[in-house]
Amino acid sequence: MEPVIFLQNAYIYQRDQLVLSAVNFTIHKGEFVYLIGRTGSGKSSVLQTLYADLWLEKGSGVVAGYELHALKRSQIPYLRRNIGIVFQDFQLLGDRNIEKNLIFYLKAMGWKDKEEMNVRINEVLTLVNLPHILAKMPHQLSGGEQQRVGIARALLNQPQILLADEPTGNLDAEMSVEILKLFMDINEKSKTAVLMATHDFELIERYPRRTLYCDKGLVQDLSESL
Ligand SMILES: Nc1ncnc2c1ncn2[C@@H]1O[C@H](COP(=O)(O)OP(=O)(O)OP(=O)(O)O)[C@@H](O)[C@H]1O
Repeated sequence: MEPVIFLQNAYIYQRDQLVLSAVNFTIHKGEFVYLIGRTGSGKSSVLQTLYADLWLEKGSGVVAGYELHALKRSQIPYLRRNIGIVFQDFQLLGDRNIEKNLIFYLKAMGWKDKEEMNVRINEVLTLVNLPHILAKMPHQLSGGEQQRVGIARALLNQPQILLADEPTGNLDAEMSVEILKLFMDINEKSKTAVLMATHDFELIERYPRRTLYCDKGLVQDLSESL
């Protein structure tokens, strides 16, 4: 199986502060993996490194074919076109409706043809079970619906992997389960890999999958220690 993420002896820093040392893990195409750990343990920092918001200053890494240790600033948009990023706070543009939100992202990724954009927007909204909300403003949607749009947006460019940073962090328990099931459904149907950071240990116990654990400055693959 081909790796979509590969980190080898990676040292992850926030400014001058070393957050995680000697990180090693590989995620293959189509895998579903949790990234867990307490608040401040470094989950977001791992994801930020993978989408090149933080430079990988020591060690090596490859994401969707791009070498993080040799990445040029000009390559960052191209790397991000191959990954989908989902945030805890949804990060929809509040001043425009859902259709315009999605068009904005497609244009930013280089899409031009209006008809192709419409087709893709309808496809991703169907994938997240929200086919009739094009004209709605973000504030007219529930938190769970806004996160579904966030996932639809992340899927627009058919990424090899979804990186999700506490995607259920702003949702109640019931909605969290729905969103998790949606990630699992997308993962199974479209074989998009998923790396989901969470500190919701209850959710992980109910729906166990391969788990990477950030603790005391290290990342441990819990499935290897079983
Ligand atoms: N922008 C920043 N500048 C400086 N230090 C930061 C920054 N962001 C995070 N840190 C520090 O890096 C460490 C790891 O934080 P990180 O956000 O990666 O953890 P986390 O596990 O994702 O926590 P949370 O669940 O609260 O988001 C913490 O000590 C934090 O204070």
